[in-house]
Amino acid sequence: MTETPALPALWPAPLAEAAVHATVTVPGSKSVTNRALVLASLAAEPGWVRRPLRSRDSQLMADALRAMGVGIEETVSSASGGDDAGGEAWRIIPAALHGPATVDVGNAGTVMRFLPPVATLAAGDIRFDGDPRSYERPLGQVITALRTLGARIDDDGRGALPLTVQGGGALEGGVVEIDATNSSQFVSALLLSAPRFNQGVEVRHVGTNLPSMPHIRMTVEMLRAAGAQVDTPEAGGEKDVWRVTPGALLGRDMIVEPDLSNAQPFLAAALITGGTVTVRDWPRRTTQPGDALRRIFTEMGGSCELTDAGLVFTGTGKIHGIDVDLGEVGELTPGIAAVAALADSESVLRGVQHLRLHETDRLAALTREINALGGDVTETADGLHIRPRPLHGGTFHTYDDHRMATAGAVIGLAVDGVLIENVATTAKTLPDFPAMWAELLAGDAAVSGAAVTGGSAGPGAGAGA
Ligand SMILES: O=C(O)C1=C[C@@H](OP(=O)(O)O)[C@@H](O)[C@H](O)C1
Ligand SMILES: C=C(OP(=O)(O)O)C(=O)O
Repeated sequence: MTETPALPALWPAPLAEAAVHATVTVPGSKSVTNRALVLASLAAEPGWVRRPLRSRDSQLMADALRAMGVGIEETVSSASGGDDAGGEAWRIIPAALHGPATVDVGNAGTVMRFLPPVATLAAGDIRFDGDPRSYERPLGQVITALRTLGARIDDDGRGALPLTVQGGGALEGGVVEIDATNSSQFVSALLLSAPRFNQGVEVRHVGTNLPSMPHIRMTVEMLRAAGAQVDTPEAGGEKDVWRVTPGALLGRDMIVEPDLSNAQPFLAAALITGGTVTVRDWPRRTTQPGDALRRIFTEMGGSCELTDAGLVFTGTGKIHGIDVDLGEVGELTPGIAAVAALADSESVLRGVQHLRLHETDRLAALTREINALGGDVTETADGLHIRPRPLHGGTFHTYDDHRMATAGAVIGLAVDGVLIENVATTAKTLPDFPAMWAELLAGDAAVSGAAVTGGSAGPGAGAGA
């Protein structure tokens, strides 16, 4: 990470005076990095996580795994295996997991959901605590499921943090029903640790709705890349049922893809200003939900081409409204809402009722903040109805939500005088955002997050030897 100068409490979002033209290097994916760290920590041998995201969420994940005994050495490596994989690399050295330990989850969904199952494999007590918002984000389905699978957990009965997993050094595992309507992370959490459960796991989702399917596919593909056997509905299995067979995980060499959801504001800048932004190393095949931006932002008025240089995205400055179900790609909603507020027609964003349980209630926050700038947004039962209006400057509150901050910056491209309150909250997944955004607007041809990226990657992470 570069040294970031102190950021003002109210950060003036730069107005775009001209069309932006830039090539952007986006740091690694949060979702891939945090899965890779868990899988490598549970492996039977050391492995590598290359080009990891270095941000608050990934640092919390690494620190938590270290607290349970895992060795994580942060190194800068030379290229390995002839695929230009040099750069920052974390060497993961698995160990017998143990307590007592305390895990700070911050407000990271991946840490608060993925690690309690890991903690059941530790010998000793692992206490989980986090930011005030972590006490409100749902976890009850994971707690109950782990108890069904044999775990002992002390909590206050609210189905949320804080809690203590009384790790027994092993977990029986088996069949469990879970309602993952509120978060796909409940399913991913149980699957990721399951190769280490005595009986593996069969997870049966029994709810009406299951959001963020690409993130479950990411979990499955990364498990398989680490040597696990996983049966899925897509592979001819029963609907909403996943099965993981017990077995050793391999120490792999995983290359983290750029975070396509964090590429969103930069693509939006091209769309809004009628410029061209190339996002380097856009994977040709990926499970990241951000890949859907190629389709969504094209429908909203841009055009794109996947080239050897990356994704080349061009806007005309004309933005169209959209009627779209974002249930599979919920984390893109704040950025799409920001663009929709500047469009030439109305938008309806559907299928994202679970966003009320994210970093903040994103449906309420987007409605309040866009309307405070003169917009006309209403909440629906499952999303937002956005009627574009001429907007004016003012304070855009972020509620400790990184994607609220980047959404406000996107609006600020076209609206003079937008002040983002606590832009530093972008450190959750993109600590370099304010500097990258300033570079983009200063007309720099090459905009880069501090993390080194480049080279090819597979379904989320490339797996080598
Ligand atoms: O598994 C993951 O890495 C994620 C899953 C999604 O969570 P939900 O299913 O709770 O939306 C997504 O929104 C979040 O940013 C990351
Ligand atoms: C919902 C998000 O994060 P989390 O991993 O904390 O759930 C997000 O990044 O948009």
